[in-house]
Amino acid sequence: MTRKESFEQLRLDNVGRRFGGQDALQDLDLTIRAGEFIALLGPSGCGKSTALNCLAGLLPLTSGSIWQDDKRIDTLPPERRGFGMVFQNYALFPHMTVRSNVAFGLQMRRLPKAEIAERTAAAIRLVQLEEHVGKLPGQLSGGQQQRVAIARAIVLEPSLVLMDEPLSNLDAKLRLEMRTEIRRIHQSLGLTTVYVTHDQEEALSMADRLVVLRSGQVQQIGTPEELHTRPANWHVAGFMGFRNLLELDATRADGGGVVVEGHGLRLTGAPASGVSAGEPVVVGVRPEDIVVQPRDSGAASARDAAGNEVPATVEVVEYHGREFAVEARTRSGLAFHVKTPERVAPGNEVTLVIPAERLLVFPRGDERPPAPALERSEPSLSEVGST
Ligand SMILES: Nc1ncnc2c1ncn2[C@@H]1O[C@H](COP(=O)(O)OP(=O)(O)OP(=O)(O)O)[C@@H](O)[C@H]1O
Repeated sequence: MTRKESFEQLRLDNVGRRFGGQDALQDLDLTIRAGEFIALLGPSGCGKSTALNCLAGLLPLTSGSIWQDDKRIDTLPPERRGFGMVFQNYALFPHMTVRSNVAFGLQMRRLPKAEIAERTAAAIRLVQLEEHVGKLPGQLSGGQQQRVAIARAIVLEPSLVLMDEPLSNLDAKLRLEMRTEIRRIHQSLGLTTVYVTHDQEEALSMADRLVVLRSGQVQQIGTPEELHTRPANWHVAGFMGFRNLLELDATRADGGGVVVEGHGLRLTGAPASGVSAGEPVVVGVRPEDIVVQPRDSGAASARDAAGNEVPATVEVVEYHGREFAVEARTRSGLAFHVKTPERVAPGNEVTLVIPAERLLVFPRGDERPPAPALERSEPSLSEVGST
């Protein structure tokens, strides 16, 4: 099986979609090169499926255009775009065998019987379902059903494969397996794939480039490495594993770095664009970038001189195999999430060391990150009384 070499690039030009007065997707500019694996990533309701459905032709655009090389395609109905689609609910025909489900699209095209048989067998081989060709979907596991859905899409040799959260109905282990599987099929057939997910790990591990959306607007487009190391704003950082997002004030900002203060802390961060002294900022730190040191252990001399030291008390410790997920709280009440190989216990007094170059500072903007945990999260009396 080979992919039909039917375009060099697909261009979304200022694509937008409104529902009533609400923008579900705004000004999406994206050029997809043949052979690329693109992930559309973002929280629920950010416009991922809307973007995919616009591309598929299931939703008309309210602004912009879509181009396949020099041909405008957003005016074409879905069936004339030649794209394959795989959705989370598979939508297999329950009364038809695996083989018939996969062959269905080819039969609709009235291809010669021998060609249908050959292409169907090749697609089933590719998704490794040869042993199950005679079974009905109800006799298959979730992962096997998802493979049938993939085979059914790729048997038509689509120029572009669109996938909308295809793994969300599967259990964690199967999801991991299918990630590898989808990436393998993408590579071996030289497919061009657009893949919608809200799972950053899935997106980072599968895609060549990611498009991060929020409230219908593109936040950043880049390779997994670019997004991981240089998130464009704190919303993207939050999605890329910067679980500690603290609202502080910048008191110094220049080429040498940024100093931020608040909640009894004074921290130094990497130089940041768009940040000025005197402005509210959001500071992002990954749990795995924080080093935990027992207080007064004598380890101070070994400390990184550029490290920010934050005294805190360990509150929660979860064992995660090789490391511990720790929640530690400062005297001013800020909670830090930390991942560490250090064995600590609730009640331990520790120093959290945050390397300055791992502390990213972003302009706060109009919105605020989720409030820092200043109090323990027990309900107040008034909340208890009102339930
Ligand atoms: N048919 C519709 N009519 C009205 N509003 C819609 C319609 N479809 C989507 N929306 C709205 O558009 C916005 C984007 O929805 P969309 O389904 O694209 O989000 P999503 O990122 O795919 O979310 P999820 O991950 O939950 O599927 C949401 O606010 C949603 O409520």
